[in-house]
Amino acid sequence: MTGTRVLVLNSGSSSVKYQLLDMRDGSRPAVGLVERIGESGSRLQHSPAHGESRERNGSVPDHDAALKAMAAELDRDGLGLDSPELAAIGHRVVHGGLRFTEPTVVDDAVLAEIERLIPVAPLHNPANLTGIRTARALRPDLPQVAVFDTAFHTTMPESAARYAIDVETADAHRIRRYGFHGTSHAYVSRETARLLGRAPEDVNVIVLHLGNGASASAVRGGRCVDTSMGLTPLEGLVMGTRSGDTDPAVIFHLMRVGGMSADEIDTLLNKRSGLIGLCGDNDMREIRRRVDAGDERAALAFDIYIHRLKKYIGAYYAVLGRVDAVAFTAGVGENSAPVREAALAGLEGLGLAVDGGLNAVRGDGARLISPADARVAVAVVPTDEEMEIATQTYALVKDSGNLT
Ligand SMILES: Nc1ncnc2c1ncn2[C@@H]1O[C@H](COP(=O)(O)OP(=O)(O)O)[C@@H](O)[C@H]1O
Ligand SMILES: CC(=O)OP(=O)(O)O
Ligand SMILES: [Mg+2]
Repeated sequence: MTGTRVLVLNSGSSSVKYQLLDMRDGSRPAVGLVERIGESGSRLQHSPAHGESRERNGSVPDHDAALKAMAAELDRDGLGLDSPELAAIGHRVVHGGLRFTEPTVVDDAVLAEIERLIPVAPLHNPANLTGIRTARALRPDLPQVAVFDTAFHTTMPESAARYAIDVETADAHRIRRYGFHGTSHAYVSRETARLLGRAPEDVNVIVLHLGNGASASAVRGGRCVDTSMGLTPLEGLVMGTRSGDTDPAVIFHLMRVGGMSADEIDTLLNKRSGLIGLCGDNDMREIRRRVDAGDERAALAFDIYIHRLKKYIGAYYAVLGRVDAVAFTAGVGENSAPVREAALAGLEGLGLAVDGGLNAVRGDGARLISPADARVAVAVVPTDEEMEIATQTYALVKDSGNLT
């Protein structure tokens, strides 16, 4: 066994985030991001642990080009893909359907299954596939491991996973709730138990992953029992650009009365709705600035976001029966004190409260923000999907003897 490093790729619809992690000590020799792939003014940002960060602007036409640009930057730091220290490449794959409940070493059959799932993850799975194919072409001898966003949610009971629509139709088209962001929900629920000094099996947690995409989950004793995203990452909470829950009849209405096509409505609900559709901004920092300046549209957008969040907290409280902790994570959850305060305001009757002083403190690690005598712990727990993917990837290649 030689290599101890894992390269993690998180390919989104128009970006690739990457991190090189060393599993000996948890260090990150390099992290980076390629943004605006296929759009004008693409940008690559690369930060080696030892050396200056670099930024490049120019055209990156597709994901294949993005990964080659990443490989070139790693090469410049002597961290190239040909390095013998590299043990494996771990890929975030958003949709794994029902088949993939564990991290999986990629072969042709696995690639074919990820491809088959494109219709239920049209924004994400094609980018994930390109990431795997390009990485494989660059290092054919190295194990490529797929870590699925859906895997953690496969423990949901049928009562939570099924929609109440005709069973034969649903089954014929594999329509059910799969859930996403599972790597984050798994990691954060475990870290929350650790923060409380208890075993994950003994703890019930509501995890609120609030990034650009956002989802909530109810985790009982380390196993997911419900989550807010469904067949696709469109259901549930109000997000940066996605509507979350709507009456499905909105779609028929827009088709019949609004004269819109299915593709136009897909774009409307996924890219022009949520916070950006409500007020023109999807960044919570900008929205709060506008709210504080008295902007009414921003204030309404914020209120709608919070109202939906509060409904899911209440719903998952009821699903779990006993809640030990509520954990806030991802860009908004980790950084926005006003969101955390507003989401739990008025829930003292459920034993939920935020300590104003603790909530206002900015910090790096996992921390409690509930008053000392609170019945339910409220925590800010930074997510680390890359570390989780690297850990799962390394464990798999070590155990399966895939390590060269
Ligand atoms: N300091 C901050 N205060 C409030 N919101 C923030 C802050 N920093 C980041 N965010 C929010 O986090 C979002 C990005 O979250 P992130 O988890 O990185 O999303 P994704 O992984 O989906 O791209 C931004 O759109 C912004 O709304
Ligand atoms: C599944 C999903 O919504 O992912 P992201 O938040 O990265 O868009
Ligand atoms: Mg994210």
